[in-house]
Amino acid sequence: MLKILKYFSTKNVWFIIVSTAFIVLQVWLDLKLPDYLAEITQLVQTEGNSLSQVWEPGAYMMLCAIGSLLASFIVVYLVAQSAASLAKRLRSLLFDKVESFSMAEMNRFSTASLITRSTNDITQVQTIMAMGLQVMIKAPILAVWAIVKISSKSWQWTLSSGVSVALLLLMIAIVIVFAMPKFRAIQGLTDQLNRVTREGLTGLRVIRAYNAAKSQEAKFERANRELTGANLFTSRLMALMMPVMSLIMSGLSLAIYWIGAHLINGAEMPSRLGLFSDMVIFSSYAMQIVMAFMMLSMVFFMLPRASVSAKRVMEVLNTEPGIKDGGLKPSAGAGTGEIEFRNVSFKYADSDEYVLEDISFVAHRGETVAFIGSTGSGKSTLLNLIPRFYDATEGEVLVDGMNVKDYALRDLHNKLGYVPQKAVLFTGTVTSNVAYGDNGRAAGSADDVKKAVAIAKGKEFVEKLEDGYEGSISQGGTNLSGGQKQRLSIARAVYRKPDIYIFDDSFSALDYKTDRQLRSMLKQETTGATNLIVGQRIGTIKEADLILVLDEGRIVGRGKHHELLQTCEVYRQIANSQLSKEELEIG
Ligand SMILES: Nc1ncnc2c1ncn2[C@@H]1O[C@H](COP(=O)(O)OP(=O)(O)OP(=O)(O)O)[C@@H](O)[C@H]1O
Repeated sequence: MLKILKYFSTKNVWFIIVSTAFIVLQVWLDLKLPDYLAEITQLVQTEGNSLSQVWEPGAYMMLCAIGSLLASFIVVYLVAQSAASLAKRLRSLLFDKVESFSMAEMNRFSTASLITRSTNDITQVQTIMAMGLQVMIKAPILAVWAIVKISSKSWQWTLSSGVSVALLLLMIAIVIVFAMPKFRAIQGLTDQLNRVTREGLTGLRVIRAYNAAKSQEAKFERANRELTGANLFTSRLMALMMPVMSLIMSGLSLAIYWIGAHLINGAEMPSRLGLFSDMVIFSSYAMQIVMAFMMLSMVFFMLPRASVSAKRVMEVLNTEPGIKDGGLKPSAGAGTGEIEFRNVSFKYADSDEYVLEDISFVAHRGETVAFIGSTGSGKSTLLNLIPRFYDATEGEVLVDGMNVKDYALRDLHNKLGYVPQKAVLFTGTVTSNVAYGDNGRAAGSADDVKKAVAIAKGKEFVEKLEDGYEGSISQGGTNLSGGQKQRLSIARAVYRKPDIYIFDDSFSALDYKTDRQLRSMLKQETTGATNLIVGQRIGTIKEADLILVLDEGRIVGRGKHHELLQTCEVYRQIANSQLSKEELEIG
């Protein structure tokens, strides 16, 4: 928890220092009040005094109260400001960190948990800072100062206050012991609830079509019930604390007056008045001390949850991304668009089995290299190694003669136009989705966007949209068809004018005719660029300069279409299942 304090900015540290000064002032003013109260008690109890004499200490009391109020306002303002800035900073840092994560870290934390950590967990930290910080500074100062003030009075009174404080501390300890594990569970259960909610919302159509609403509801109910249970437990603990605290406070009041009554009863007449005013002062101070500890116990109650949250935030911030930026720029004069895999093998971090084994091939500048193979044969994984979504476990992936691990990631990505298997669109317009990101060159014009959309065969449908190229795209592109999304996703890559295109099964959402037209258009417009294409359809890949047939992570055939028909059994089987006899004979 304390480690998170290092994320306070210098300005906020100054705010906290100034707040501490105002807290000291506030405590001094609060502790001055009982002195005036004692003076007034003496004045009222002593015969012959007039009411006008009470005005002066009364006015001072008023001033102290107003001063304390003002100091309190300033402290609350400064501390709230600091807590909000800390939360803002943590959110930015967390966002940047998550952006730098490779797929391995994303899989490790899970999207749902990263969302909870960036929102709920940071709010917990902010709340404890806003409420807890001033109490944690104020309570010890108030307690120590008040104890010093009353320590010279009767030992019986001091003992009764000591016992109350000890009881409060015991209660705090019990709360921490019982509540801490629950708080840890609550954050985990919030992750779980987020996950189920996300799944329920994103999979709505499938859930409805499969009449799975009931089972999905049951999953949600379970997650909701578990979270509610854990929350109820901690709330009940909190509810129990309040009456116990009141009991301790009232008990202390009673003890002070009871002890006071005995002391006054046993004292000589002249010292009785002094004892009475001492009792009034002591009672006020004792209440201040108990109040200080009560405030502390409230903070201690919130602390375990905030501490769990802080740990979860720090865990993300302290995670080093598995993919390190190589930092090197590609050397001038190096080829543009050559890709080589040298004996590459790969396995996912959470698995012992290799998904790719001993993959070697070269895609020369301007060539089209295609990958085909059964589902799960490792085609997407192979392409993912080029932009370094994952790093090869063994062997080397080279782009323009340089290992991808050595590249400054920015320079590597500037060379690539990546089109994923499932089109990803962002909330915005057609233009903002096509002219997306930065490719290290000057931003293109509106005409470039139009040209890219035309190459990707999207012109017709985009121009039919109400606002054309400024037509809005909703989150995830849900207002477009699968094929339309895929065309915009391809247009985004074309707009970048990359040296290397990576199409991860990007044409399967298109009908055969569009698929063919799009590829021939791409070929014309992107001469000189290297194309890597994963395809399910023979028609998509048969014109490639080199086709690699993958089976269970290994290359089992390589060559051109007509060669593979002769030499590769796996390829022949795929072709047999897709092409007519005539097409096969023509090759
Ligand atoms: N993040 C991951 N963690 C662990 N294993 C994974 C992960 N992603 C994929 N795999 C496994 O790696 C293997 C290859 O997957 P990959 O997605 O590369 O296949 P593919 O040939 O592209 O399949 P498809 O044609 O169905 O897209 C599969 O067995 C899959 O279960």
